[in-house]
Amino acid sequence: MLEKVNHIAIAVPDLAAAIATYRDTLGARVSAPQALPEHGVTVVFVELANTKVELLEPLGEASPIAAFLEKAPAGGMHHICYEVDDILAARDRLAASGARVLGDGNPKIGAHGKPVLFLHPKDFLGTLVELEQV
Ligand SMILES: CC[C@@H](C(=O)O)C(=O)SCCNC(=O)CCNC(=O)[C@H](O)C(C)(C)COP(=O)(O)OP(=O)(O)OC[C@H]1O[C@@H](n2cnc3c(N)ncnc32)[C@H](O)[C@@H]1OP(=O)(O)O
Ligand SMILES: [Co+2]
Repeated sequence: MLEKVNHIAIAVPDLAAAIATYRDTLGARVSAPQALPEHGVTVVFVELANTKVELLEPLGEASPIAAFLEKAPAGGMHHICYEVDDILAARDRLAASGARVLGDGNPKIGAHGKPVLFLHPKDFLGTLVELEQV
């Protein structure tokens, strides 16, 4: 079911500072910020040879990463995104196995314009898992 790692996400309190860290201190290529109100985040992607790092800053009052940053004010690893070729088949298989698919269970369009879903961290070794159909 799982194909490549599409991205590893880091939640940050200050996206501009995080961009400077990756661009200037680490010499990485960083995309322009994308505000995604339907996800409650503003994101950039650090482009790497074999995957991407997604830097996420809260956007709006109901951001799903606000509680995470309350517990980790300096930021931290937030989720890992795996690519799947059929997100509905993956969802149905996972739900049938008892895994909790977050939200209303229907994919939303993510930062890459592709359908994404999230799986509860408590079902996956304390790690929030995102699936993206490619
Ligand atoms: C940019 C768009 C898209 C993309 O295209 O890439 C994105 O990546 S959007 C990213 C932001 N969106 C999401 O994260 C959506 C899915 N997340 C959620 O539904 C919630 O954040 C959550 C995972 C259900 C947690 O909700 P929260 O309100 O924080 O609940 P709790 O605080 O009660 O947490 C329950 C439990 O889970 C632990 N937890 C929370 N977040 C994480 C995490 N990122 N990684 C690991 N564990 C996490 C939290 O500590 C609680 O544990 P206990 O305290 O032990 O109960
Ligand atoms: Co993501």
